[in-house]
Amino acid sequence: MNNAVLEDDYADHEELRLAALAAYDILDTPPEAAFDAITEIAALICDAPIAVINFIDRDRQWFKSVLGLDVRQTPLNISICVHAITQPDLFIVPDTRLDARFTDNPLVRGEPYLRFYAGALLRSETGYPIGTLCVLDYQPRELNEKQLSALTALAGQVMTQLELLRAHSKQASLIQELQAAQAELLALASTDSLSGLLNRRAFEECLENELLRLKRNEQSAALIMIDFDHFKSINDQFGHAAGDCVIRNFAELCHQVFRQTDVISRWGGEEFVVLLPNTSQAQALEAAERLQQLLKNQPILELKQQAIFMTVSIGISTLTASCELEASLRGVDQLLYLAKAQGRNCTVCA
Ligand SMILES: Nc1nc2c(ncn2[C@@H]2O[C@H](COP(=O)(O)OP(=O)(O)OP(=O)(O)O)[C@@H](O)[C@H]2O)c(=O)[nH]1
Repeated sequence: MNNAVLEDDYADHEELRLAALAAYDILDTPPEAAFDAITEIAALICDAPIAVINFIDRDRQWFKSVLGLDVRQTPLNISICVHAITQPDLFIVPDTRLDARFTDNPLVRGEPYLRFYAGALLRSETGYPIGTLCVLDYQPRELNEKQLSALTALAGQVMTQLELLRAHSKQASLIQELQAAQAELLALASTDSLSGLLNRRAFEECLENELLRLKRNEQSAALIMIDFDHFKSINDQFGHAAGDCVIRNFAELCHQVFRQTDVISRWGGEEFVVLLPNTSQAQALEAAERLQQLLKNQPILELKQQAIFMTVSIGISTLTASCELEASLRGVDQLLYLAKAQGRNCTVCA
């Protein structure tokens, strides 16, 4: 194999290794007690003044936990760990001054005068070397068998901790997605798709809550039922799609007329119900008149050939502490029926 092929292979492997490291999302995160406990135990067991959990990034080694040194990262060209990640499991340098790879290293020649290094590999779930758990000393020395086994076992603990963090953050983002999907479903289930207003089921829930509230605080509210007049003739004359536009435009108009705290719903076909909390009959009548005035002054739909005007009939009832849901809805429906009977384009209150 020629050198160019070997270099390409190395570059590919390095990119995959960096991707494996990136998948843990650990770089530049704050110190964490679980990792600090591991470096502390490693230093104690190996009787070493320095212990580090580090990850080998593209051009730096970054310390997740560091005991005995006052740095968070160093460039790769002075890193001893960068050699450790090319070894199968453990990398031991008994005396850095006797090892040609490190005699000129500024951390060996100068502060902090590192003489001994023992690093256990941190291997990703997919098998890539991503960093080390290492202990260092200012004296040349060795580790005994038990210390070496302990260092390897602790490196395993670092990886277990990393996997736990990753699973936890995956779980958290899944929960977030699930909550967003649930909220979307809930909104869909309570919305009328044509008008974007609340549907009948969602409105009934709001009304039920309002009636409970009225029983507690003795206030009053108003219920308005609105029905388009002769809507069938709009459909017949201009087509069903135009009728749909009228429904959408009417929903817009309702947003202009009613307060944000009022609950507007499409009750069915061309019938709408609005709940006006904390509202007197006179105030509800004013809102109904505003709506009828707007419909009188502006077309509900403008087609190329003509402007379409529409009128509505309205029933208004007052809700008090003694009102029940079904009776309230029946009552306001009857008032609307009276408005229709009185010739349409009018409001009947009770
Ligand atoms: N375009 C459209 N039309 C609808 C929709 N839902 C109901 N309609 C129509 O609404 C019309 C209701 O007709 P009617 O019950 O006779 O009421 P109206 O013509 O408004 O007459 P009055 O209520 O008596 O004034 C029918 O033509 C329905 O097809 C809808 O979602 N889109």
